[in-house]
Order: sequence, then C-alpha cells, then structure tokens
Amino acid sequence: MPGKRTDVISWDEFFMRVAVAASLRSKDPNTQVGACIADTNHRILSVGYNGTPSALNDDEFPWGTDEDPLHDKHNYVIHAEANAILNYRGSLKDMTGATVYVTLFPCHECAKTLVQAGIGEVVYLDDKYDGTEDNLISKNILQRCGIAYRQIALSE
Ligand SMILES: O=c1ccn([C@H]2C[C@H](O)[C@@H](COP(=O)(O)O)O2)c(=O)[nH]1
Ligand SMILES: [Zn+2]
Repeated sequence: MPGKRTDVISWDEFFMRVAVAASLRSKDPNTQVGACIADTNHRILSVGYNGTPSALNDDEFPWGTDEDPLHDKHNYVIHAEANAILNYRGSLKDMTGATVYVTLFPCHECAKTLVQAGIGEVVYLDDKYDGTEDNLISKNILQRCGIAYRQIALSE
C-alpha cells in the first residue's frame, strides 16, 4: 500500500497563498494586498483585498496618488484587512484569536481594526513600508495590544 504524501505545504503557506490569490483581484496599479483570516482550527473565516467600495465603479476610478485629496486613491480604497473583516459572515466572537495572513504589513488603521476584531496574530509577507511613521505606529499598536506578528516567505 502506498504511503501518504508528506511534502505538503504548511498551513502558514496555504493561508498565505490564499491571501496572495486574493491580492491578484486588486485593481491598485501600485500595491496589491490580500488578506486571509484563519481560525485556530485551520478554517478560513474570510478573505479580502484592497479595493473601492463595491458601489464605486473601479473602472472610472482614479488609481493614482494626488496632491488633491479628492483625487487620491488612498482616500477611497478599503484596505484588504478591513475588507476581510467586513466580508466575514460569522459571529465576531469566532474571530477571537484568529490569525490574519496578509501580503503587506498592516497599516496603523488596519492594526487598530484587527485588534478590535479580536485577531490574535498577524502573519505577513512583505514589509515595504518598514520604518515609516505609519508602520512604527502600527507595530506599536500591535505590541501594546499583545498581538504577535511574524514574517514568512513562500517557497518557490
Ligand atoms: O494595511 C494596508 C495598507 C495598505 N493597503 C492598500 C491601500 C492601497 O490600495 C495600497 C497602498 O498603496 P501605495 O501606492 O503603496 O501607497 O495598499 C492595504 O490594503 N492594507
Ligand atoms: Zn490598512
């Protein structure tokens, strides 16, 4: 009788690949972000990516940054982590202690939202804004709230 396959991907890699797949839906030309929330039983609770509110037509949307806040994408886009929480259809109490897998280290607004949603751990791929003011605030929030964060890399 043949033995079982053992060279399977880890749960971390599986959930991060789901987050990466979600990021491929993003219309942002500069930064595509995906998030996948998984509970302690390895069940996916929700998935999200950065995009405009669904009632805003993202084909007509100005996807650049602009001095004029009215034309700056940052003021219109819902972040991947926020969308993952908003897309969740279960009870928030079941999100307590869950892990968010996110392709980019969360901004400080997302850090606050994740804490308030009861997320217990942040696993991220990229930290391209490492050291910026927003990034330092985000890490400060997570540390002070006792939310562990760690970076992983995906195998080729
Ligand atoms: O926590 C985060 C931080 C950022 N995003 C999204 C928001 C924007 O669509 C891009 C960032 O664009 P830049 O051109 O790199 O400033 O990433 C997110 O989803 N979650
Ligand atoms: Zn954010």
